[in-house]
Amino acid sequence: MQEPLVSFEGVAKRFGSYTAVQKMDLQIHKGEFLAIMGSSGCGKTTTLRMLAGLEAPSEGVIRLAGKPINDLPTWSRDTPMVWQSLALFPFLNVVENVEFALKMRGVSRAERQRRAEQWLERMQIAEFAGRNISQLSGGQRQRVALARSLVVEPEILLLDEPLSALDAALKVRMQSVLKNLQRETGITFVYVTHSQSEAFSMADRVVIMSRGKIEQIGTPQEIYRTPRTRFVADFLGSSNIFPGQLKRDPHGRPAIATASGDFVLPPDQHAAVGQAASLTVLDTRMQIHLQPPQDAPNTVEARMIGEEFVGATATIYFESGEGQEIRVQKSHEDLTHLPLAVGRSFHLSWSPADGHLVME
Ligand SMILES: Nc1ncnc2c1ncn2[C@@H]1O[C@H](COP(=O)(O)OP(=O)(O)OP(=O)(O)O)[C@@H](O)[C@H]1O
Repeated sequence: MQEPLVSFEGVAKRFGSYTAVQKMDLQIHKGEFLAIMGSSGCGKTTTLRMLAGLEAPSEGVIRLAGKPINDLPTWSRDTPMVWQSLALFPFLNVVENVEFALKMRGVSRAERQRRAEQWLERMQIAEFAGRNISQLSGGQRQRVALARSLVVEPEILLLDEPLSALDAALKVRMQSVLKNLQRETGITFVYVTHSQSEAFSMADRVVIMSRGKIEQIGTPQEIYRTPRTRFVADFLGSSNIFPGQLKRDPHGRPAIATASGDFVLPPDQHAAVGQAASLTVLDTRMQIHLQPPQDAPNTVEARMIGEEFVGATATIYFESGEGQEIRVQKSHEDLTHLPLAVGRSFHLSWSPADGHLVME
């Protein structure tokens, strides 16, 4: 396996007695799009700042292409790294903003112009080259900021919530701009965000942080399908979570006793009987029936309490007799045969193979 481009080895950051980042190990590979995701204050930006050399780790080593960089300022590193910032210079026009970093690096005027033009074209903002920054829309500014970062051809681009100021439609458009750009250039992107849709739609791998700690690292699909901890399952909000205690059912199959009933688990569970754990089931994996289904080992009777529509899918909310909320997501097509009505009782089921166990 190739040596990672970046590695955090037992890296922690404390501000006085407060631990912003707990001892973490993380490897970032050349050419990957890595998203660091978590709620406010979880330590995402501090992690990025340590990588950028803006903050020194209190403990551990950060390596870049194998070399420790803890005390090495950005400008004396061999691997060029750029912090993407939306703060454009208001006194320079678009092309001057893009050329600025090249000028600082002593690149000749002709070469500066050539490279700036190339990036303005690429970001589809060439027509605004002579405009003042104040005459641009949010999306156009974001493109200028990207061109300005990329014109120096960094090996790593660090982005901290770059889309947070944009409206929803523009955000989605910029996500595909960023993703395509990253793929085409092969530049390693380290992207901090609190938004699941941004992280999951663009990143090759996602790091989920909570209270200064890495909860899980994986591809979006891995994290979505097999959250490692209860925190991750809760945070993603796409799974129904049944806390309980592990047991064996009368047939000797691995099962879990929960407030909503006993449920059969996937067969490959080796966790000890008696242990506390939670069963998670993706809301897209649940079935809705009018009558108790035959031969379904996992069923819950629940009353419909509401519904929500997003595009072609609907999320139906239920509550079991024990007060557990259960969500089911289906396409409108799948629901046409069901007489859905708030207050009505249904039977919900899922296959044992669709259950996933997380330890507390
Ligand atoms: N210079 C500092 N001095 C003291 N505490 C700090 C400093 N910088 C960050 N912190 C604290 O460290 C914790 C992590 O901050 P960080 O900025 O990394 O969070 P974040 O996950 O990026 O959050 P947000 O999404 O709100 O930007 C926070 O509780 C913050 O208050």
